[in-house]
Amino acid sequence: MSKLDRPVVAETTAPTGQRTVLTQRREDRFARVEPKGKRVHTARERAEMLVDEGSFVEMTPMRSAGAGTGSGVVAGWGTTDGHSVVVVSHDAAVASGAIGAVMAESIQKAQRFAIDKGYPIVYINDSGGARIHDGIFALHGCGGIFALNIEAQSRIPQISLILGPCAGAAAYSPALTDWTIMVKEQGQMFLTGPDIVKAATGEDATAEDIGGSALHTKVSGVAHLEVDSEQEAFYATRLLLSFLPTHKGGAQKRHDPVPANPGAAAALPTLVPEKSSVVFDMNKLLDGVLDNGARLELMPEHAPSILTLFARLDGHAVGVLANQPNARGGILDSKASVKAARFVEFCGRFDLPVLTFVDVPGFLPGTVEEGRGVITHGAKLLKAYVETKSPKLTVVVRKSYGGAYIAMGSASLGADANWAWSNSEIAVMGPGGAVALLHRRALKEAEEPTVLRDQLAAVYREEVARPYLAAEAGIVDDVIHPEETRERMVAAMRMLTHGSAV
Ligand SMILES: CC(=O)SCCNC(=O)CCNC(=O)[C@H](O)C(C)(C)COP(=O)(O)OP(=O)(O)OC[C@H]1O[C@@H](n2cnc3c(N)ncnc32)[C@H](O)[C@@H]1OP(=O)(O)O
Repeated sequence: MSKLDRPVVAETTAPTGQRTVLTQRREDRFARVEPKGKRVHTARERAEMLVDEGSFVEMTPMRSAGAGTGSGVVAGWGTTDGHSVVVVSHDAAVASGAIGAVMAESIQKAQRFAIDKGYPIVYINDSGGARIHDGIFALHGCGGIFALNIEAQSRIPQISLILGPCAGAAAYSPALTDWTIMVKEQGQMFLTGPDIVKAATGEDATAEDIGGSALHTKVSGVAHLEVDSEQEAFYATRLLLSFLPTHKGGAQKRHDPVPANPGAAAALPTLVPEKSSVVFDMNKLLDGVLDNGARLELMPEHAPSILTLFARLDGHAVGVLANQPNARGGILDSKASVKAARFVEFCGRFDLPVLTFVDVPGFLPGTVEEGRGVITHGAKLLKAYVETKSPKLTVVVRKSYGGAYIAMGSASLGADANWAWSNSEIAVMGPGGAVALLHRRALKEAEEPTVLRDQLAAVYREEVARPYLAAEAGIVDDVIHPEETRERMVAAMRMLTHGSAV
């Protein structure tokens, strides 16, 4: 079973009929890289494979940069699961897909169309960046693409696929879009390619070293999903689009409600270990609450202490943010904060409800994290929650301490509804740290400091950290049992989305 845990979409058959010089050139180009066993489809075939069969319509197919080479890009529209989408597909057969003046103009025309008409846009990237021959005209064209990427951010979802080496401008444009999907050992993103790196710095590095999917989906966070093939990239894009409205303010895609997985729901009351240092898999908890159906986790291998995924609750598409105790105890650090903030901000931009599941020990302390600017990055998460005006539902399932309590969708940041499980703890810090700080002298003088520490920690749990105090203060709406979580969230969602109509 592949990573996306789904059937692979059937490959669309290659276009038949009379071949033009242009398609012949493209096939020649791809035949050159075929020995890798990858990248065997032309730009137009890729666009056709992404959308519903037979739905692709190319805009300005005769547009040419001269000498019968085409414009270097196939741009057009089609549908995915019946919903319209605009597609831009770089033609690597023409100068490695490098973006010249004419190609930039064609891309911008598609972007303008998508923004003005309110349709998502998918960029299939396979390009050597700005076309060297076109000089300033190439740079001006690339800048125009970036400007429209930025304009689009507040209007339509933008998804980038990386299906070949993408240099310079072909890497910046994806960075300005919402989600980037890379094909393993086939797609790369870098500012300059290996030859130029060697010339400029003397560094010997392959395209994979500088910008492969492993680097960008695990370390840098520049890309958000790594898949094994072009077909998987198209499948993941369609799945992603299935959770999103076509444009800001557009209708949410509602499905029939499906109950949570019955086995997982039955296991909820005993899933979370009582001892806060014992780990568990947050995915199992989500299985017991969310609709039992399609999900898409983004950035699964980058900052895995936080989970970000699209799923459904009561048939509504929702964004889910959750600490993952199985990965570094579910801690927040700089990377996890940026990942979480980006996700919440995206959900807010497209009116997707945000469900937050909290079991967080705090922000990771220490010189390394402070040096990375964890304060600034953590603040981004605070800002994302406050600015998100879509429904925000939060449940504390075990512990929630300090600044991390605030940052994980707390009432103070505008949660519309929030609950705590009955065995949870909410406090400025965990019992260990609090007791050590408040009772420093007594512990130093005690004959049996461990016994005293345990006693004081028990008192702290009871008098300071228990969730009933938060509920009595009206800061947490209610203390609930694990098995009540789904019904509480569903009821709140129905109220916040004005009944079943979204
Ligand atoms: C703002 C900016 O975009 S700055 C960035 C400018 N771009 C770059 O630095 C990348 C330069 N290109 C490269 O590093 C490499 O060509 C790669 C990594 C993109 C592709 O490598 P490969 O798959 O090995 O292909 P290869 O290098 O053979 O290039 C294929 C063809 O595309 C041409 N080409 C590649 N990039 C460009 C470019 N940016 N402009 C014009 N032609 C280009 C090559 O000259 C070559 O032409 P040819 O077939 O006539 O010899």
